[in-house]
Amino acid sequence: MKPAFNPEPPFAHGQTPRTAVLLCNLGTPDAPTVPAVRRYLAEFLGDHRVVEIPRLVWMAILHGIILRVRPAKSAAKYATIWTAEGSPLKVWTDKQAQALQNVFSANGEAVSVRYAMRYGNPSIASQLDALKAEGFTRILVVPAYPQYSGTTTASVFDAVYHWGLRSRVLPEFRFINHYHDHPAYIQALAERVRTHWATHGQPERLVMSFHGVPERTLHLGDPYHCECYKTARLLGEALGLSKTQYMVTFQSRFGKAKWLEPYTEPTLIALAQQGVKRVDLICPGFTSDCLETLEEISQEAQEAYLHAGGEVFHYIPCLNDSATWVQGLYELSKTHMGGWPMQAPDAQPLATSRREALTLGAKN
Ligand SMILES: C=CC1=C(C)c2cc3[nH]c(cc4nc(cc5[nH]c(cc1n2)c(C)c5CCC(=O)O)C(CCC(=O)O)=C4C)c(C)c3C=C
Ligand SMILES: [Fe+2]
Ligand SMILES: [Fe+2]
Repeated sequence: MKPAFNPEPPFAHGQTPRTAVLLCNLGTPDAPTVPAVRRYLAEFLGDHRVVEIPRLVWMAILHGIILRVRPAKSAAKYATIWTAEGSPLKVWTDKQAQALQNVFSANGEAVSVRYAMRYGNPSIASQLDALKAEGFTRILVVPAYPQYSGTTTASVFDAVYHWGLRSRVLPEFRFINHYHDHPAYIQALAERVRTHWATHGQPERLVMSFHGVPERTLHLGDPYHCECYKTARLLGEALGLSKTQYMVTFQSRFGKAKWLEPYTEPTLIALAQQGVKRVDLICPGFTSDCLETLEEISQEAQEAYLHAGGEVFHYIPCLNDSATWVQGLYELSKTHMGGWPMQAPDAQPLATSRREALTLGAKN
């Protein structure tokens, strides 16, 4: 029996290549409410890349305990940072994508930029469906994480591969693994700090706080820890700092296991107790401000430092949509698109029937 002709849109044969960049961030709840946060956490914490303990045990703990308790606590935190436009993580990611789009357009390059979230909305699958329906045949996946971690970067890739499982005609994908030492990223960070210091002067200590991961992942070969230290060293060098003027810490510990140390908040308290009166803190691993920077650092950690005797604490915002960072994203994308044509594609109809497909195919 002949298979039915049921082409997926678009029918790729003879199709003019069209290129897109998909900027993928972690994701955030749709609203700062308990049900929305529960939905988000269920998807996020249900990912085996994020919590690597045996499935059945973890599912029992997650659904039996964590999703009953944590959503209310987290929703209250989200409420303190929520803006009129929505969750900061999503607002900044959206702005980054729009700004990057503007750079491609200003250069006359026919590249479309979209963003997607690994957990929550818009999902990676929904954005890939849309790109495919619009005829995009080349997609560069850019995770919002400069440092590679199995818990984040690999999970974004998983979502793309998973989407591919249900498609016959796949676009040509490229993936950026990491850019923790890319000069444009380091320069954008350095500029962020210098701009802050131009107004406020220099602190006694610059703390570079990265999101933590379980220490076990380091022993299992995850390069995240090393990449954080390399970013910190390069940023310190770019700023002309000696090794005593900055330090690396890890924040956002989850659960009881040992995570990467030193932990951010206890370090800030120790610094205050040692008589360090002014600390500036930057979170180089987060490209967009979010709950972890705006609430955990700018509110909670600051309060802990001041309470322990510190006098001045400045949180230096993330790269967000700073012009230097958007230019950096452009350079990074271009490098990874090497060989892909950048000219505007000819308008070419997509086949919607077998007859049309054969006609188009014959022309090419
Ligand atoms: C449970 C384990 C977690 C791992 C491992 C983890 C790694 C990790 N996360 C980020 C970036 C972000 N995490 C954010 C929030 C967040 N992270 C965890 C847990 C783990 N993260 C939780 C449960 C939450 C949700 C908030 C809460 O309930 O505490 C965010 C902010 C999201 C937002 O909506 O603003 C980011 C960004 C990285 C980079 C990383 C590993 C390197
Ligand atoms: Fe996290
Ligand atoms: Fe947190």
